[in-house]
Amino acid sequence: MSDDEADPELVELLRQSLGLGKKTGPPPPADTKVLQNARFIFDNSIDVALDPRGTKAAARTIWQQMQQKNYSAKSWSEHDLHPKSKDESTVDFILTMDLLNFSFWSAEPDEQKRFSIEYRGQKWTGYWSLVAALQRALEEDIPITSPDFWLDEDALTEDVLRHVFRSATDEEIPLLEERLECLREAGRVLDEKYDGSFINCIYDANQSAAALVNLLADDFACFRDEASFDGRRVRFYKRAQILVADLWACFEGESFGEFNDIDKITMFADYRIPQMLNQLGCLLYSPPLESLIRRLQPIEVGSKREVEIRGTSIWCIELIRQEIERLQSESELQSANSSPQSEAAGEQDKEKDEKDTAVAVAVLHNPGEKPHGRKSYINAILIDFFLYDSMKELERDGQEAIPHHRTRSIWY
Ligand SMILES: Nc1nc2c(c(CN[C@H]3C=C[C@H](O)[C@@H]3O)cn2[C@@H]2O[C@H](COP(=O)(O)O)[C@@H](O)[C@H]2O)c(=O)[nH]1
Repeated sequence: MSDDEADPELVELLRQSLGLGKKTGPPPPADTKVLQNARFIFDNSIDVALDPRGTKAAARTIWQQMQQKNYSAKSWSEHDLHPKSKDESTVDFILTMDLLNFSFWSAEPDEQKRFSIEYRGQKWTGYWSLVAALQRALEEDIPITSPDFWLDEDALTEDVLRHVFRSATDEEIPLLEERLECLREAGRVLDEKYDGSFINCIYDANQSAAALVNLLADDFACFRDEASFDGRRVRFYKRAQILVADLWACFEGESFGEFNDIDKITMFADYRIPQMLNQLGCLLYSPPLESLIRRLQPIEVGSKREVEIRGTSIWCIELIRQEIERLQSESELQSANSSPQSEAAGEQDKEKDEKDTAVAVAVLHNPGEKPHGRKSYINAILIDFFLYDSMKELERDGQEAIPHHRTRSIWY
């Protein structure tokens, strides 16, 4: 090396110290790690397994029924109790709802004595009791969706919250104190970091669903839904994910519900979907675990069996989603090839078929893209919502084949 040439190692050290040559540009896409953790749990589960044939068959049934019902993000707003206005008040409502969206099940054997909310002349239970209680409070001019109210210990006392959730029976809503603490904590974090408004969290996530989930889990302890499994930390983030999903569905992918990576949201690991997946013949419990569930025995939060139920359910919905993706592409390819034009395929028609095929293949490889002109756009969120609503119909008609598992926790 001649004298006037600089030593390359020295140059590299200098460049690194000056931060030169570092790849700038957009940050790497956010990821919640929930799906890969679910795969890890599924691969290492002992008491919970999946039946491949049952899962494949269920995927076809679910796909057909979702098409028949024209199931889409619009279905969210068609529920009587869900808020209808597409504005900030609905964003606040959804945040409040998903801060408290957990553990409604009652251990009371007599159905008539179980906690329920009377609203609009009906008795609501489960998730709908939460939505009814919030709607009723707003109609009574209690600002239950306002973070300032959550912070004000003189205005929002435990007794005021007890009044908001007053039951039509003698049984109180489960975990009332924990619900109050969720609101208090959210009020504090929003006040300290987001100028008192959840809208600023949505802006900070910059239209990334995964980034918003991670922001919620990082900044709000009551959304940090994680567990330890086989020596590893695993994430579920159920209420953080369903909050993003509720925004996306309510606003139909626009405005406060616009996310460019919504397909990174997984199924929400609650206590209803595992029950439905078992009823559909997808999710299998070991005999000891099934016996615990059928005898309504408590399954401890964070226990190996509880984590296996939650993780395997998430993975099962992913397999169902992949199978539905395959069925959709197959059906699009068939219709593209058997369309009337294809019989009299002239040059221009051949181009159209090639374009249709290209679209179908492209969607297959880019499921995250919003497929142009696809008849029914399906992702894990819509499959999950559909299964939850289907399970509630079965429960209403007394057709539950197995009880849901009993875990008392603020996570779901
Ligand atoms: N995975 C999943 N879990 C869901 C829901 C919903 C309601 N979502 C609405 C929004 C769109 C849909 O169309 C639904 O109409 C509540 N839950 C959870 O279930 C439990 C309540 O059960 P039960 O006590 O029986 O009501 C509790 O952990 C609650 O957090 C869902 O969709 N998916």
